[in-house]
Amino acid sequence: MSTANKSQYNSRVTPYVFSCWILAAFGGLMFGYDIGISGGVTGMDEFLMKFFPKVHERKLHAHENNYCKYDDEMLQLFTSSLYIAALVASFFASKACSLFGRRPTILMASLFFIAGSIFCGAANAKWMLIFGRVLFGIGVGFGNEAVPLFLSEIAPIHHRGAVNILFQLLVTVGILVANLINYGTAMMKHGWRVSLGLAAVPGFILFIGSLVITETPPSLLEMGKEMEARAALQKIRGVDNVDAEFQQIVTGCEQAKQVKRPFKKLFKKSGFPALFISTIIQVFQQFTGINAIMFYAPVLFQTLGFKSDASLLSAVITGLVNVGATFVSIYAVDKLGRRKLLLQASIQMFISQVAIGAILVTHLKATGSLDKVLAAVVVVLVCTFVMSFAWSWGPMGWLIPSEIFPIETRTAGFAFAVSTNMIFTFIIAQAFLSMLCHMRAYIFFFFSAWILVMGLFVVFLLPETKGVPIELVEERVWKQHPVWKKFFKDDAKETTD
Ligand SMILES: OC[C@H]1O[C@](O)(CO)[C@@H](O)[C@@H]1O
Repeated sequence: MSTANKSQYNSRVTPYVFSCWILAAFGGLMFGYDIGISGGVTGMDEFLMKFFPKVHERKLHAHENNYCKYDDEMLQLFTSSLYIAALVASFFASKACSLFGRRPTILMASLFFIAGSIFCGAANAKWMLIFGRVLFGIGVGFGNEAVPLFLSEIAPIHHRGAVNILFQLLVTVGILVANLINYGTAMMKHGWRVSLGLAAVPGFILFIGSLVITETPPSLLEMGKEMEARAALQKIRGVDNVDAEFQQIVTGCEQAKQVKRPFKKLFKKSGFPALFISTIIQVFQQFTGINAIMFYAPVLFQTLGFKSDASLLSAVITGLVNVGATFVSIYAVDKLGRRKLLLQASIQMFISQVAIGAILVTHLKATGSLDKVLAAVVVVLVCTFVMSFAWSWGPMGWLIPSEIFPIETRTAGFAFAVSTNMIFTFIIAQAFLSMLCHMRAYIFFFFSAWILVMGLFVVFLLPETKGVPIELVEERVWKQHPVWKKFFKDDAKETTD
């Protein structure tokens, strides 16, 4: 079936499949909500006074050392404990995805998430707060593993990029909603409880979703349920004749069944290209510096001398830009391809970061403020940065790893992508406030140097996967690439275990 192309695959987007996409993508909203909520909450006085009185004290008296007022390890742990938990959980989630399927894994994610929001919203002690964040984290680990795989596996081939990006779209919506909620609760008594507790809402929607959505055909085949797999494919494609596509998936799964230890296979020579690309793309996604802005936008804008309210508002503006630009990606990814978007964005991100760094280094006053016009220019530059991230490295970080592994190593390989995202999100979350304190505005030059490296990576090492059926990626992508084809030379000699 090496000649499979899109015309061989019958498919219509049925209302049922559309609802499956949207419901599953709520896993992204849960993740985004968490990312967005902690920055605002950590700026709220009542929250700081209750759990981090020393930081509150410093915040009240900060002037000169503005860059350092939020530099506190426990406060950073509040944000970053979630990512450590998610990192560990993603490997369990990979097992759960293979053994029980994508759907039950999504269900588990929602339950952890609801439990986490109860603990955080009701927290009376620091341990409850951190424990709640850990539960959230387990939910995120399960959701981030299962949802992108789910989306890629039920998407019609010629819309795969767009469908997969629904996950990242809802991540961005989650961040925005969280920012808006923080904006509303900032002045409220117990506002922080409302902000943290409301996370239960997307968790609950995902819970309902996981009862409604179908299991994916590859996952059903992986569990040996051939009849159900065909029926599921017919249901999601909305046509009876799904023979060509079904045969393709069956062939992929038969090969997979011969592989008893996917993690071992992943570390063989021929497993390296996909493992490398999906890991590095997540490292790079985080080294764009996006989360320095996403987590700490209100804190960052306050540091630049905006008042509390204005800072939250600026964070809402960047949140809106983030959502809007992700739509651009949905529209363009299956037309322009992955590489073009990543390259264009690397250039735009580089210019934005260098310009922000230059303005801050040369014009930030000793009091930690900027004059009005320059402050507005910085907000605009932050927006051009966020915008280009949102149509490139943001969604591609999930899309590319979900489509470059063969089925036998897909869940295991994807777990590496998820956990890498978590480790590096953690590193940035944990380190950013200290880095900001020590490197000051030079931090923007640090990130822009990374962006330069990323551009070169795309030019030389990243293959295009637009329009290639997942089952044919090895033949059509890896074995044709000038660098990566060398890893498939001794293919025949490799055993299948
Ligand atoms: O939209 C920005 C968000 O997207 C992610 O990179 C996930 O893909 C997050 O780490 C970040 O906060």
